[in-house]
Amino acid sequence: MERSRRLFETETHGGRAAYRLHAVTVAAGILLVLYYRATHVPAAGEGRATWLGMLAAELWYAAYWVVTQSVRWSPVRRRPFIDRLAARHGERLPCVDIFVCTADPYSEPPSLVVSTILSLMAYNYPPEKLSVYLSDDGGSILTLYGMWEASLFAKHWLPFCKRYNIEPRSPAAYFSESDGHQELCTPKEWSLIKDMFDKMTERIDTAVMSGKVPEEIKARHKGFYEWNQEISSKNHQPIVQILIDGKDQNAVDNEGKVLPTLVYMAREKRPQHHHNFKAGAMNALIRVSSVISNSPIIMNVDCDMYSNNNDAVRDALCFFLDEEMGHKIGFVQYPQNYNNLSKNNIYGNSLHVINEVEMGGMDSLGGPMYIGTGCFHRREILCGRKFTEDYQEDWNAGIKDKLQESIDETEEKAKSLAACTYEHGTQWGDEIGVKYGCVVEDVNTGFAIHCRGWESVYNNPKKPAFMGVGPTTLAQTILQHKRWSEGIFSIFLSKYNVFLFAHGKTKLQHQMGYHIYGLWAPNSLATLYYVIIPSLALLKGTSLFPEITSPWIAPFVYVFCVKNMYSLMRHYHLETR
Ligand SMILES: O=c1ccn([C@@H]2O[C@H](COP(=O)(O)OP(=O)(O)O[C@H]3O[C@H](CO)[C@@H](O)[C@H](O)[C@H]3O)[C@@H](O)[C@H]2O)c(=O)[nH]1
Ligand SMILES: [Mn+2]
Repeated sequence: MERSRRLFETETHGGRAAYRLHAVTVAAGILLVLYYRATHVPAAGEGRATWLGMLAAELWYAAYWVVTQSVRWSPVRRRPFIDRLAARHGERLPCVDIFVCTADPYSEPPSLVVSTILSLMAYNYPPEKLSVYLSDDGGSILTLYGMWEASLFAKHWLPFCKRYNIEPRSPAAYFSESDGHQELCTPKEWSLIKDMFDKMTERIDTAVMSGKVPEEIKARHKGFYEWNQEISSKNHQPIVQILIDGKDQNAVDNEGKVLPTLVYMAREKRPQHHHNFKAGAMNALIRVSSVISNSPIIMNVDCDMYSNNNDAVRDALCFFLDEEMGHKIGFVQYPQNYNNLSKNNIYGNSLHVINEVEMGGMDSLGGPMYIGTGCFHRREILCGRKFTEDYQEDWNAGIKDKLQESIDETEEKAKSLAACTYEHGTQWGDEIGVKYGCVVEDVNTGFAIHCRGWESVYNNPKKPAFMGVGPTTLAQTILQHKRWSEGIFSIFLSKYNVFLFAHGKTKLQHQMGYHIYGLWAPNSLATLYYVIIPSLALLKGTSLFPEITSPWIAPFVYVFCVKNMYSLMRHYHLETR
């Protein structure tokens, strides 16, 4: 009986019939608008070109609206059951490698990275099966210093988290949310750990401010001697430091329990070699981790995204280990949530529409996109494997033989894999690993995975699994949107154009879902035309819309009001959820 119960459930949203009815009437309205536009073209010389421009803009909107319906037609929501996972697998769970990327100790301060790292190390998961890797594209001794401090503080922080089952497990987030959990433990114990954390943060911030690590600390770890006068962030040898070796019997916390493996990596950077940004870092991490832990599951987050739910790893495994569907699932994506936005954020940076509407819709069509953070992949699919029905994952992979080799040997091997020239003449960045040459490398990579036959799953639990730092100012918002629109539009124009490349490989509706974003950038042309031209025409005394007394005004008003009212209602519903 127990075996036949699924590890996750797929629910459809309520109110689908109402939505579809509304969509059908809007479609009718759009058709009437187009019909009016096409049958009332003015004579040549009386503003025909302007009129046809309006027709073109409206045709574009109509097509774009149809594209957006793909994800709105039958969205789903997934619900994993970790109790069933526990009943069936106990602690016999696969090893998981966690990749964190950071790029600059000044814009992404090491003290922030440290809290993220600690939150990930503190997952409710067998620590001997967890390995956390930090890629530092800033190649900074300050970030290594932060990591070294984290490896020491973890010995106190992890037992504290587990003993009192606290949440969130990012110490920065935890201490800023709670001003004394005396009901959990004695005030003395609480203050002690808080004090320890504050002092560590202060030491790290002081080091960052002064730009160097104190000599007496340098003497305590060999890793610091990798840095000398000549090293800069753009020109340095590969650095790999295993700060906590999970295979080492002595790597235990202050209660004697095993600690997760913790690794610092700064891949080699040379001015004459292109580094391919985050995608390059991810690929180096895939290789470096393969000689250290080689876990079959890889999770990745940006350094500003801490874990907010200590069961997120187990939740994700409910999908991969599900007996009916699991073998088809290539990756499990969580939404990108931010903890620094207020309710009054006027730029829509909370990504409500993407997170709550569109990703769930993509999930019903073949799976959400890979958005670069908060995602769990099978290692094999990141390395290019095609989906086949008979593929059997080796869930025991990754547990390395304890006596195999020394830490130094492993580090040397790992360094050679993080060298600039390693990828020359290989398929890395193309068929293997995260794709290069695109600003939104993640979307392109996820798309290739879908084309290789895999599905993905979107898990959006009520309690967010990850919390990051979102843009708050207009300048930051514009920069991010420009990057996303430009990046995705460039995929549209490239040989990976979703309609062409995925033709026959994925469902048409799924391809349409991708185009919601692929067409963001050209949408602006129709919008500019539509907001500027009719106003200019009014100055000249001609109206580009029907008279208010004409029956033809009805479809225009209907489409405008109903579509926007529906969006407002959805928004209100989400805000008050
Ligand atoms: O050369 C680089 C550049 C960036 N990063 C890291 O990549 C992450 C994302 O970069 P960021 O500048 O913060 O971009 P965002 O716009 O915040 O990123 C969003 O959009 C990106 C492109 O789609 C995704 O990769 C990210 O995961 C997603 O959070 C950060 O952790 C960086 O440290 C590197 O490791 N190396
Ligand atoms: Mn970011």
